Amino acid sequence: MRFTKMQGIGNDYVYVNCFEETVADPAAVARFVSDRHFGIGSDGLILIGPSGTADCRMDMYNMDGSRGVMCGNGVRCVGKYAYDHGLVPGDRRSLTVETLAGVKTIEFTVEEENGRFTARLLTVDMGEARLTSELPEPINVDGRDYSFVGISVGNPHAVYFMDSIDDLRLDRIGPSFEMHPRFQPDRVNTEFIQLVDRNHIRMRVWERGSGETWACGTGATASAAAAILMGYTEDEVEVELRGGKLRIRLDRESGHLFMTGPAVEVFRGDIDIPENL
Ligand SMILES: N[C@@H](CCC[C@H](N)C(=O)O)C(=O)O
Repeated sequence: MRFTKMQGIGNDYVYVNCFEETVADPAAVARFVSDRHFGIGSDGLILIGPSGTADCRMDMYNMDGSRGVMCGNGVRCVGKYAYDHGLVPGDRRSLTVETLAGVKTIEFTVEEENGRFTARLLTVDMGEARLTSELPEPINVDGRDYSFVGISVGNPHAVYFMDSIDDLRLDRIGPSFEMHPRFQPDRVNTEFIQLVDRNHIRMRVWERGSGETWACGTGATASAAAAILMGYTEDEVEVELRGGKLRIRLDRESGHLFMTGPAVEVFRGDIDIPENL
């Protein structure tokens, strides 16, 4: 199987061009390639394929093989892949990607690098955020009281505001939120947010199906939406994650959130997929 390893501020996936390749059992392949010791090493698997309604389609799988409905960092990388690999004409500065959360439009800048044109900074129309909890909602996790804001941007998020994220034991509290009865059967992605000022938040994330990742685009969007809803920030927020920064902007007229950030191709390769995964 030929693949391309890409990352969006450290949220890394194995991308397969399904215009050319067929992946018979994506959930099993996701578990296999994601393994950082016995596979390629990634937060999951993303398939890029033909679409009847958009320039291409994204199908994403978490590290544990579960299906993701939407992936913010992933969709930026799909946009970059589609442009850089000629899936759309070179004069385009926007394209569309079909996801399980609807068709996403991406606008991007293009730069010349080593004699080739490449998509650089990508802005995704993430659509509207939907509140899925009280504002905020109390919850007891592992015997401690928290309050969270539940937001869906296609996939489910629980956003928790706290004084400092520096000493957070995400490996302990992350799984407890993910598996809490309140969030079953779908589980949840949990964002731990430190407010810095009215245009700046810091975030760590525990993703359902993948654990701690260095960034989460849908998580950053949901967190900015929660911060704006709570009146903590202005409508444009810089989100600082472990792997870098994303800019999230709420357009009041449309109610849509726009996420801007980079996408990077790291390397390409091929890997034999065992028959009995
Ligand atoms: N890292 C992603 C989100 C991936 C999916 C998530 N774990 C889920 O199952 O909902 C992002 O950048 O948004």
